[in-house]
Amino acid sequence: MGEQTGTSARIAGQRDPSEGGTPPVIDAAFARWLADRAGQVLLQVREDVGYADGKALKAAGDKAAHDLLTAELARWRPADAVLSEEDDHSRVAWQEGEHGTVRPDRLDASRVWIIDPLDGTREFSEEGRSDWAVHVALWTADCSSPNCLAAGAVAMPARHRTFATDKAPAYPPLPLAAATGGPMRIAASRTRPPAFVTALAEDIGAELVPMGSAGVKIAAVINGEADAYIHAGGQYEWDSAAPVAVASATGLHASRIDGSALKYNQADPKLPDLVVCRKDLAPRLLAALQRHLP
Ligand SMILES: Nc1ncnc2c1ncn2[C@@H]1O[C@H](COP(=O)(O)O)[C@@H](OP(=O)(O)O)[C@H]1O
Ligand SMILES: [Mg+2]
Repeated sequence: MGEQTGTSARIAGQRDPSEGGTPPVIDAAFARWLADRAGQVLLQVREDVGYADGKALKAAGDKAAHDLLTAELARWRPADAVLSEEDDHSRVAWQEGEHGTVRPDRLDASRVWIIDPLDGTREFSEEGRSDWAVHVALWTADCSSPNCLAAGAVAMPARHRTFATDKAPAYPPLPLAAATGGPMRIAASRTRPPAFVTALAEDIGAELVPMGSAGVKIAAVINGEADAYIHAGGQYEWDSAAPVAVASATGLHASRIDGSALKYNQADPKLPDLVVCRKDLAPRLLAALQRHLP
């Protein structure tokens, strides 16, 4: 009778569960769902493309994760604006009065998803490395949450770990080393650490822990593998929005290196420096930063 039977039959328009199914309604759980899905896609890209051509692998990963995130955001949150690393930088870097540029929609939006489809792109392209992440954050104009970040998720697919604000991780315990007077461990970029950070570490008797990805470094502070993350010299809102949302939900300190607030969904998405650390270390670190800032 032309009727489909059996488990493989699907009603027109119904989504295949292997494609992700219906996502959670709550924004923070939705952020986790999105980051996890992009993470699975990135693991698949690594498998399919291989490591022989690092540039091709980075490009394929960036594109696949960006396409998935923007498609799902358009499908499930069509009224919201998006700021993504993979967007046209000339458009997002709009400044009032600048000739020939168009004010981006996100500057008038009340909800903006700030996403970094692949943070730690370099590490993603190196076989065996797991220090790369997917960042999904939600900025809201009502500013009722710290830094106006209402939700955030950081997926670390190669570590099978996701931190998100739907289940804020516990505040990191005081590490044994610190309790017994051992050195403070400061996570820093393995390829572009701030020029002053070595002198700062020497000054306060700290140890530098190099690793890739801003998300992975902030996750290291959240889970107690590092005591602080310091970055300066260049970064964008998408590099820190999601991990800062999770760090704040956990109760950690997060600010610019001069102690001022981190601001998101600005006309210019450059956000070149930050410090994330346990609250008890913030006064000491900010004082040391004052001494070492150029
Ligand atoms: N000086 C700089 N200027 C611009 N972006 C920088 C930067 N230093 C680090 N970043 C960005 O911050 C993220 C984390 O860097 P790192 O791994 O070196 O700590 C990376 O994001 P992407 O991988 O998304 O490009 C990297 O591009
Ligand atoms: Mg990034």
